[in-house]
Amino acid sequence: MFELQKVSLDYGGTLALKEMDLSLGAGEQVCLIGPSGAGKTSLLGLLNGRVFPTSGRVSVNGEDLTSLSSKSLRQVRSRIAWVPQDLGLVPNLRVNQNIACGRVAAKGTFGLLRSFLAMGKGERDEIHQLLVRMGIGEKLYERTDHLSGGQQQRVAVARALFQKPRAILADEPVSAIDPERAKDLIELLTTVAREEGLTLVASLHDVSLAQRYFDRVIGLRSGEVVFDGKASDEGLEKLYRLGA
Ligand SMILES: Nc1ncnc2c1ncn2[C@@H]1O[C@H](COP(=O)(O)OP(=O)(O)OP(=O)(O)O)[C@@H](O)[C@H]1O
Repeated sequence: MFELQKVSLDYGGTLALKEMDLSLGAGEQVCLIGPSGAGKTSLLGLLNGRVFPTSGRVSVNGEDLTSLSSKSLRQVRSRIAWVPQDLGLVPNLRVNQNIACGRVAAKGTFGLLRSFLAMGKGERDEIHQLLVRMGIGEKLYERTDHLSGGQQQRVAVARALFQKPRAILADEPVSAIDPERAKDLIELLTTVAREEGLTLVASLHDVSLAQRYFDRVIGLRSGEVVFDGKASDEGLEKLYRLGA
């Protein structure tokens, strides 16, 4: 689904990624792991066209992101959900409104406003079904900041699914939360991605979570791939014993 060919990313003097070649297949569950500054966020940003390579080619389902019109790029991005570290929920919106935000790229701002002001029955039922699936069906109209941290995680995953994505990208979604909730969120993300056949690419610092929940782990260091293999591979243990 995602293809990087000789991709470099230079932020005006800082070379974040160095001539990277990478292929991530449709439906793969991939964990990016590596120390701070290794290039994980930069790589995720390239995958959904938030940033563009300084050189090389990034393609999504065969489409070179750098050559797309802004409309086509919006279309490609509308099928790639993004779960940021802070979950990106608007605290004083209702749960149903936050989830509706998942379609902002597809609907545009006015379409989203219309949903906020007068949400149709079809949309409301769809959102409610997602919440039921997440185990919090009764929270449909609750203010989002009245929910527990774990419930908010579920809203963020529901918002991602409401986007009807083909891929979910998650940038260190668990770095600011306690280990139990971190495990729950990664379990939820990997489960829904498997059930829906979605590509999941998540960056993590915790190698044990990566090993437990992901099939493929990509280790980055200084903008380069230093490990790419199964979570069970000994090479991964070795890399982390050496303090990658
Ligand atoms: N907007 C930017 N401007 C300049 N340099 C940047 C920018 N974003 C990232 N960098 C640099 O690029 C390199 C890779 O950063 P990146 O954020 O991709 O790493 P990371 O692995 O996600 O780190 P962390 O785990 O701390 O989030 C770092 O050296 C960083 O300082």
